[in-house]
Amino acid sequence: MIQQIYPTTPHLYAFELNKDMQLATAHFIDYEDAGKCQRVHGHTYTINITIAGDHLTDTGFLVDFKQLKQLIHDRFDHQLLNEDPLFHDVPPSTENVAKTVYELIEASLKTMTNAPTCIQVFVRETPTSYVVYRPKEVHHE
Ligand SMILES: Nc1nc2c(c(=O)[nH]1)N=C([C@H](O)[C@H](O)COP(=O)(O)OP(=O)(O)OP(=O)(O)O)CN2
Ligand SMILES: [Zn+2]
Repeated sequence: MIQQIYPTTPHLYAFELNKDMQLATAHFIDYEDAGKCQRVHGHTYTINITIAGDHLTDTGFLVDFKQLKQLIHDRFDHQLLNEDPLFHDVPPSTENVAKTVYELIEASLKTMTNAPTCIQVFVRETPTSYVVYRPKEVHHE
């Protein structure tokens, strides 16, 4: 069970939803500066996704928790991140993992008529290292 206190970001939306998930993945950072991380190694990432909005779907959801898990977990769990086309042009650093998760989620949310939006993605790569990604502009209706 994931139970952790995450950083928060202020917003004016009526609803805020958070989805936690864990991903077992491998990666390597193909740059000399990355030191030991140049070698293939694994992490159990802890990811927290924050969605906000003012309107619910007919089912009473801001967005279905399952939709968020499927988008990210089904794609990356038990994969070598470097093999995913999304990490062919950028290294799978924690920063880029967080930004990529945001972009995948936001693209999916954009198709929803109740207009939820992703306002934060938290990615913990190791017990001592994590990144928070927040889009530069958060839009309100
Ligand atoms: N800014 C970033 N720095 C590093 C990243 C990264 O994604 N962004 N990644 C790595 C490595 O992939 C490594 O897996 C994680 O590094 P680190 O936190 O140093 O791991 P340790 O377990 O060795 O941490 P300790 O706190 O020293 O035990 C490196 N840097
Ligand atoms: Zn690593």
